Parts: sequence; structure tokens; C-alpha cells
Amino acid sequence: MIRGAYEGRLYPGRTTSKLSRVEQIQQESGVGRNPESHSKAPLVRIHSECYTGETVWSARCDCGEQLEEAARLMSLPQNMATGGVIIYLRQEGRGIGLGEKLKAYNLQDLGNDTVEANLLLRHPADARSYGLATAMLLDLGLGGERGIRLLTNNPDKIRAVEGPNREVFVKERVAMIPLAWQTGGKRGVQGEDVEKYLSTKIMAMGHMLSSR
Ligand SMILES: Nc1nc2c(ncn2[C@@H]2O[C@H](COP(=O)(O)OP(=O)(O)OP(=O)(O)O)[C@@H](O)[C@H]2O)c(=O)[nH]1
Repeated sequence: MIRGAYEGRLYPGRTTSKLSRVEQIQQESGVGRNPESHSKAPLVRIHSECYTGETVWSARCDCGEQLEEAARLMSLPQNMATGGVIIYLRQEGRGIGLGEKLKAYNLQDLGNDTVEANLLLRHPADARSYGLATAMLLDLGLGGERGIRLLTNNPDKIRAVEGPNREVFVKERVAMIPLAWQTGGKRGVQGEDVEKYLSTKIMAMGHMLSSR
């Protein structure tokens, strides 16, 4: 544990938390010896809590698969040299909390979209903030020119994470394409609810995803 952040070392098929074993594997694979590893921008996922999507696998959103996909991408051999950072923010329901999100789901069942439902409950469409994420990235030494590769489709998140004085530099935005779209429906969350949710994110929230 360092400064409240858990430094994990991901690699495919990892079965132990023992650092010595991880270092042995890194030595065998040559990871860490690459001089690029200190200059390349690491992958970063800033993820907002979603109990329904991540814990009970609700098919209304793609949050659970996004969290898993972020970790999978970070564990790919080409990304192992830089490692990756997942910042998990306790901003359930885009910041309105689980109880209010469940009320919003009831309103969505009555025909409203995810933005309209929040507004009907007198919440902003998105009540989150990212100052804490910016501070954590700085604390992890990820400010400045080296930059990060941010896994997101959300333009507001990019601007917010960079901070008012661009303390953190988003060098590259890495798209999070829904798995069902990538695999022609073989994997990933599927159904009318998640498709409607994704299309509202594109149309009403400006998410950078091309509709199918
Ligand atoms: N209020 C509300 N929150 C939701 C709903 N569906 C998911 N969420 C919350 O939305 C947050 C995730 O937001 P997303 O818009 O999927 O993702 P994002 O983080 O803004 O953007 P990406 O980085 O592209 O994934 C989590 O806190 C979820 O709990 C919903 O219908 N209503």
C-alpha cells in the first residue's frame, strides 16, 4: 500500500499477489528492461461506481464490462511495460447515489431516457467531479508532459481530468467500444436497455462512439 493507492501488477493468468513472483515473471519476459517503459504514457481508466452493472451484472449499462475490459487492456503484453492505473471513484449513478439511480431506472421504465430521468428527479444529468482523480494521478507521478492514455468515450471526463491548468496531459484518448459491438453480439452486455442507454450517451451526452 502506498499513499492509499494499491499498486497491482497485472499479467494474463495471474494467480498470486506475491510481488516476488510477479518480478520473476517480469524478468523472464523482459518487461521493465525496455527503456520505452519510462517514457510511454500509461493507460488510465477513471471509473465511476456502478453497483448494478459491476456487482449484479444488470444489463442496463456497460459499466461492468468496461471495468473488466480496462484491466484486460492493461494486462496486454504491449501495455505491461508502462502498467496501468484504474481510479475507482465512489460516484454511484453519475454521482446521485444508488437509491436515486434506482428511482431513475423506474422513470426509464416509464419511457424516459437516462438524462431525462435524472432531470425529472431534480438532479443534474451528470453530478460527478474528477478533481480527486486529477490529484491522484499527480500523486502517482503522472502529471506533466509524459501524459496518459485515457480509456473513455466521455469528452467531459477528458476535460475535467486534465484539470483547470492542464496539470495532467491526456496524450491519447482510447475508445471503449462496447464488447457486443466489437464481437457482433458474441460477447458483452446486450439488449434493448443497454442499446438505448448507449444511444442516449451518444446523442445527449456527446460520447465519442459511432452508433451501430
Ligand atoms: N443516474 C444514472 N446513472 C447511471 C445510469 N447507468 C449507469 N449509471 C452510472 O453512470 C456511471 C458510469 O457512467 P458512464 O457514462 O457509463 O461512463 P463514463 O464514465 O461517463 O464514460 P466512459 O469513460 O466512456 O465509460 C456510473 O456511476 C453508473 O452507476 C443511469 O441510467 N442513470
